[in-house]
Amino acid sequence: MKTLNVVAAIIKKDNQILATKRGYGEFINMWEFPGGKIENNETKEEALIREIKEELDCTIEPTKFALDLEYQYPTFYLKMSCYEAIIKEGTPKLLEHNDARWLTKQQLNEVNWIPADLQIIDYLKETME
Ligand SMILES: Nc1nc2c([nH]c(=O)n2[C@H]2C[C@H](O)[C@@H](COP(=O)(O)OP(=O)(O)OP(=O)(O)O)O2)c(=O)[nH]1
Repeated sequence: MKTLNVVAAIIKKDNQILATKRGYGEFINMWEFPGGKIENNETKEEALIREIKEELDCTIEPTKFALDLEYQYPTFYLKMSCYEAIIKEGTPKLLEHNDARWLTKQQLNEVNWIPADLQIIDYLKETME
């Protein structure tokens, strides 16, 4: 079974986090944290900055390591490192997603998360104001 090494950004602004809705593929119309697969010869932070530029056309700064999670999907094993981040330049544009929402702690349950991301939601319920 293949293992995917992925990074995800918990982009924060004014006590809200940015959730994005997948526009294609196996998890279409489920909500996630923007990010993607780490490529050879890049650090996790570099992968995160590159993916957010590709997906949302803005530049982020990772500010804090949040959590590592693992999840067994039917066809692959996911290892995902999650970082809190802020937007340094630009405003998010949906180049690959079909929707986005800024969610408060109280709104975290309002969207249908990709299964593995419930571990991130637990982390946010403990850490968000
Ligand atoms: N980006 C992202 N991927 C997630 C999350 N939760 C989760 O289970 N995944 C899974 C779904 C995907 O199978 C995998 C990430 O792949 P991806 O499709 O985003 O990566 P990518 O942009 O490098 O890939 P590609 O579409 O260019 O093939 O991780 C999440 O919060 N964000």
